[in-house]
Amino acid sequence: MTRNSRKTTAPGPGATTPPAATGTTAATTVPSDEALARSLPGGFTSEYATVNGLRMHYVTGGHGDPLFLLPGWPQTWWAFHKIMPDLARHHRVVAVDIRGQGGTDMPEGGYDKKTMASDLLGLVHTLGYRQVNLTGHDIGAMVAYSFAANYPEATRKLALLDTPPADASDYDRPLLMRPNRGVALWWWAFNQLHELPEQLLAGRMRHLLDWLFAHSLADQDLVTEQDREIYAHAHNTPEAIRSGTAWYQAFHQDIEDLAKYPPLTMPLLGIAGTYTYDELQRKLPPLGTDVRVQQASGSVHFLPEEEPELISEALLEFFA
Ligand SMILES: C[C@]12O[C@H]1[C@H](O)c1c(cc(O)c3c1C(=O)c1cccc(O)c1-3)C2=O
Repeated sequence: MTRNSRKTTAPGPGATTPPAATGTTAATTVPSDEALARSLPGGFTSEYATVNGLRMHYVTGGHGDPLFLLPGWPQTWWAFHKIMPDLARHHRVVAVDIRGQGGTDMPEGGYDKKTMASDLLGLVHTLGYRQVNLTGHDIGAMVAYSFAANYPEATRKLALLDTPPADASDYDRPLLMRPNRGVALWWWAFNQLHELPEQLLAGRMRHLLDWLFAHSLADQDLVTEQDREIYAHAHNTPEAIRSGTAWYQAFHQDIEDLAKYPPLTMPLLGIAGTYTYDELQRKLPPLGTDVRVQQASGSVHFLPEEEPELISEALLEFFA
């Protein structure tokens, strides 16, 4: 994986004025979720709902059939900000902070994806829906898959961005990759640890984020300074780091649960970046009866931010 030297460019002409700031971090100010939601075209608002005792944060806007978006590690609902306006022209978009993420509660437990899927079912019902369209990215894709497997009647169509559900083959993932075969997912092992991630990363998540983006983005400006500070701010506390690692520590339970699920019968779309395409082509077809996998050949992992036009077009076509 060639690293790209980070380009630094002053905001160009037409650059939008950053929304009002709230919390501050070392480098820049971090806007509130309310300000970020308002900054997007489509009438988005930042909302909360308490579901089974869990206070969940979500950002919603647009008109049409419901389309829920679930982000992953180490990001927040803002990971979808580039595609939400396009999607909102055809759907009622609900971008969720999952259990342990962003503005949603970070309880001690419940990070197996089946429990996290039950959180989502509670939110779906609270918002008055019985059946929804669902897209997940990264850890959010694992939650989205579990939702479809456990609540097929509540799932109209399912799209997974770059990440399949954890399965037994993950125990054989290499820690040492052959040259030009992508990066080893070393954080899958690191995030199995207790306390050390919090001790090493509290207040320092920006370094990790910059490393992840340096090994994924063809152009480092695809995720801006403010975007990075938003994610770092959301994940910098020991509590947030613990919750994020808990998503990975629950993989053992998730793998056990996966073995019990019958194939999905609703339409399932997988969209993979460069290094995950072969894996999704291998892993997704056995999980469903109506499966298609396509490649985002200009992306590595952060698809909604690396190729937003391609992703929003593919999702709008799939969920039509
Ligand atoms: C669940 C998750 O571990 C999360 C992480 O977000 C993730 C995942 C896969 C990647 O391939 C991948 C990443 C990731 O941050 C990343 C950065 C650079 C290259 C690259 O390939 C990746 C995952 O499945």
